[in-house]
Amino acid sequence: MTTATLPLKPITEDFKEAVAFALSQHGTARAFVAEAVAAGLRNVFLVGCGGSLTASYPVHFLLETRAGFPVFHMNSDEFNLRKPALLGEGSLVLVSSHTGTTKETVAAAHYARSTGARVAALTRDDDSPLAQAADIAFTYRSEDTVVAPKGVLFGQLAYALLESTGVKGDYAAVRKAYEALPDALYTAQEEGEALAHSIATALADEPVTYVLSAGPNYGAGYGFTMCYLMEMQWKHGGSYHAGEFFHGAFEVVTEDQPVILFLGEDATRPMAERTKAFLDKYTRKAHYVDSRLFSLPGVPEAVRGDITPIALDVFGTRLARHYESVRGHDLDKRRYMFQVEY
Ligand SMILES: O=P(O)(O)OC[C@H]1O[C@](O)(CO)[C@@H](O)[C@@H]1O
Repeated sequence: MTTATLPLKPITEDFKEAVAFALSQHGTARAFVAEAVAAGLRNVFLVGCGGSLTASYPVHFLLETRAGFPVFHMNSDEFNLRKPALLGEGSLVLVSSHTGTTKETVAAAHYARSTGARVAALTRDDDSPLAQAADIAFTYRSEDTVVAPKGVLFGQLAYALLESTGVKGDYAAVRKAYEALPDALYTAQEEGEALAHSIATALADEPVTYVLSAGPNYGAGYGFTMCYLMEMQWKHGGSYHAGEFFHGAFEVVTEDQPVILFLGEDATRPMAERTKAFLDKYTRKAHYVDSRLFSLPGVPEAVRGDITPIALDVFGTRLARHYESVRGHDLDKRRYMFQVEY
């Protein structure tokens, strides 16, 4: 039973600044992508580990849905060991690591470059081993605000790829939405506080929580489960795809089983709504994180679905803070990560 608590940490002080800094690299991103396309782009790889891999789910979905070139998405070590046959000249590899020191991710950048691929690092600082291993580094220069600027860096590279390869789209509307993000995502966090508090309070002592999400929002659910519930709260959790849920996982749901479902506003929303209808009926402990809660001022209605995966991911960071506060378990506490060799 939870008895200890910690003061709730506020929304990160440098939130708007870090997102704005990521946005300021738009021109560089476009120029880098234009060069890659002019040199004969064949395919794109999205590579990273943990939170840095989950951050690329939205652009994986975006590119797979709209791009005319193949896109691959994988864990850094698998990338190094799998040695994809299509990797080489004409490949653009977006490698992400917050610290820029995760060994398998740094190795992935070196490996990709050795095949003739172009490599961009998405990372905190431009002097890290990852940044040094890449052709170019896109950074956000913050230790505290990570998810939102990383989402912006990935997003603006992905939209530049779509535009420069001739895919039709309302890029002006998307850019308008991105420019609004420092304020819009800050407001979204404020709007989500009551929900985050109620979920953390309700589930603080639950032995296991399942988290469901789908489409571009899959990374938000998976990242929340693995990086926050399990890694940073030492709580048992399982993350499942909201559509796959009906093909096995739903059999463990009883009226006392907690489930958190993320719902976005992209094309896959009907899948999440089907899952919600099931949960409404079979558990009393369902919690819904629906991006419709967020007003996202300045984001044109038509492109909300492109933005809501980032908003849900950012909500996860606040939900983690509420767990930390309600449970008195510091998010920085680790048994193994960065403590032992692995
Ligand atoms: O390569 P990165 O992004 O620095 O990741 C280091 C660690 O940070 C996390 O993303 C979150 O703590 C882990 O999943 C990962 O092992």
